[in-house]
Amino acid sequence: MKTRQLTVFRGPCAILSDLNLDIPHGKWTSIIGPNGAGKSSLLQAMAGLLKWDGFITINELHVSSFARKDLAKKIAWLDQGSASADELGDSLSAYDTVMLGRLPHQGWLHLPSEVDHISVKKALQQADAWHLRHRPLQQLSGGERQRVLLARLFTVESDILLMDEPLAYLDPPHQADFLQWQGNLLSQGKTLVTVLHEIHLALRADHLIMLDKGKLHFQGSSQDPKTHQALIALFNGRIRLEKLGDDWVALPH
Ligand SMILES: Nc1ncnc2c1ncn2[C@@H]1O[C@H](COP(=O)(O)OP(=O)(O)OP(=O)(O)O)[C@@H](O)[C@H]1O
Repeated sequence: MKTRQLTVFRGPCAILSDLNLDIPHGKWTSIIGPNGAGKSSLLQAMAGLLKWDGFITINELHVSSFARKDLAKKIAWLDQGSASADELGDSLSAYDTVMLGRLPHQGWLHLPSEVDHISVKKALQQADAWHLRHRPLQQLSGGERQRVLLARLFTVESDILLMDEPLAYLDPPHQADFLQWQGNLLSQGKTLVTVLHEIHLALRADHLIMLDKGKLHFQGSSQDPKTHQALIALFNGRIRLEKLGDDWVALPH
């Protein structure tokens, strides 16, 4: 996925401008930056949920050349804070919530097929949420709901997964599970894009995009020392990076 001269609008205001981003195919890219930098707005624009100008391409094809339904199958999106939102009503069960992820695969007014049911079961099991399937979404804890919404994301079976703060509400074991899910998805050739505030986890991604005040600050490999320097500068020298085993950790400075 690429953007060229991308400007993103909220109402009349340009929130992001002149973004030329290269999101490597089949890799994990993390978007990081201070509060209000425009990370969620970027993800929403890529998901087709905000007005934008410029170019967004997938495999060199402009996104506007895709039929709406094809694009819905190609890109799945997890909203920031959706675990706390009241968007889906009181009574929808976890199972039916996840089934919504299958809509791009279903015909108008068609009942879910056997394939849809198999996909929902697999996604709920993968997200460790199968035991929650009969519970209304509203009655689940934040972390339980987040796992159901991650299952909904998985069940779209899209090539590109856009995730805004996917670790929100997840306890450490489920954060570790999340890393394993990322590995599984990458081994299937998926392109993953996450907005993360947890810098040590963002550094597990292959590629980092840093935003600041609606502009690109830096993009590069997460292992590259230049990327690390840019990251420290992004947070005004208020973090330092240390290697712990194979991983990098960010400490307040
Ligand atoms: N609904 C809205 N209407 C107008 N401006 C908005 C709206 N939502 C966000 N903004 C503004 O757009 C800018 C980018 O917001 P965005 O949510 O994309 O930032 P972010 O980097 O994801 O921030 P955070 O880390 O705090 O989640 C901010 O200045 C924010 O105040």
